[in-house]
Amino acid sequence: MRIDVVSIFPAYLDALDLSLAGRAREKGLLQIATHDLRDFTHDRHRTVDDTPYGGGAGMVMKPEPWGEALDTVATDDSVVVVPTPSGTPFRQSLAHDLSRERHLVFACGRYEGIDQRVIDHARERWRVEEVSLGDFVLNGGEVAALAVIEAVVRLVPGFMGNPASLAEESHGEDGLLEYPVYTKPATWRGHTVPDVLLSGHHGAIAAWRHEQALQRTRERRPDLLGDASETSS
Ligand SMILES: NCc1ccc(-c2ccccc2)nc1
Repeated sequence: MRIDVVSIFPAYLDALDLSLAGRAREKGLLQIATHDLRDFTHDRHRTVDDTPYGGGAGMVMKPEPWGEALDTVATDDSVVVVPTPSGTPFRQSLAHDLSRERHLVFACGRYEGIDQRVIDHARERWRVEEVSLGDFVLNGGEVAALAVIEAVVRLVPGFMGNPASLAEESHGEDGLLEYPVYTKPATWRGHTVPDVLLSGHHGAIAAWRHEQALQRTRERRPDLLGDASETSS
C-alpha cells in the first residue's frame, strides 16, 4: 500500500515515522509520503485560503492549490480520504475496506474547510471518502488523518506480527452537519458557486445554508435528527 498526505503542516505527519506505520515501512509493506499544499501555489505569499462567499467567520481553502495537488498525487486507483467534521462516521468496517486499497490520498483541510468544488470535482475522478472521527472539531484534518492511517495500516495483510490479535477486535451550531463552503473564483473548472451565495441576501443565504446542512445531515447522520428520521419511511 502507498499513502500520500497533503497538508499545510506536513511535519504533523512525522509522527508516522515513530508509529506502527514506521514498522510497516521497514517491512516493505507500506510507502508513505507527505506533501505541503503550499508547494502547489504560485503567488509570492503561497496563499491557500480566502474569505468565504456568502460571508461568515473564518477562511476557506482555495480550490486551485488542491486541484493541482490532487492532479499530481492521485492516480486512477487512488482513494481520496478527507477528514472533516461533516463526514460520515469513520467505522472499523471502513478501516478494513481501506486496508485493502492500493493507494490512499489524505486531503487534510484547515480553517473552515476546503472549497466544496474540490470535493465535487474529485468525486468525478476518484472514490472519495469524507470521514468524521466523531462529533468534535479539531483545527485541521491532520490529527484525524493520523488516526485513520493508524486504524488502516494495522489491518494491512502481513503487517501485524500476530494476525490472530486482529480477529478478536471489537467497535456543528444547530446540531446539524456543516453546509458546503465556497470561495473565489466564482467558476473553477466548470464548477460554479450557488447563486444565492453571490446574492448578498443574508436571509436567503442563511436559509440556504440551513437547508443544505439539513439535507446533508439527513443523508449522512440521521441519528443527529432524533427519532422521527430514524424510522424508515
Ligand atoms: N471528526 C474529527 C475531525 C476531522 C477534521 C476536522 C477539521 C477541522 C478543521 C478543518 C478541517 C478539518 N475536525 C475534526
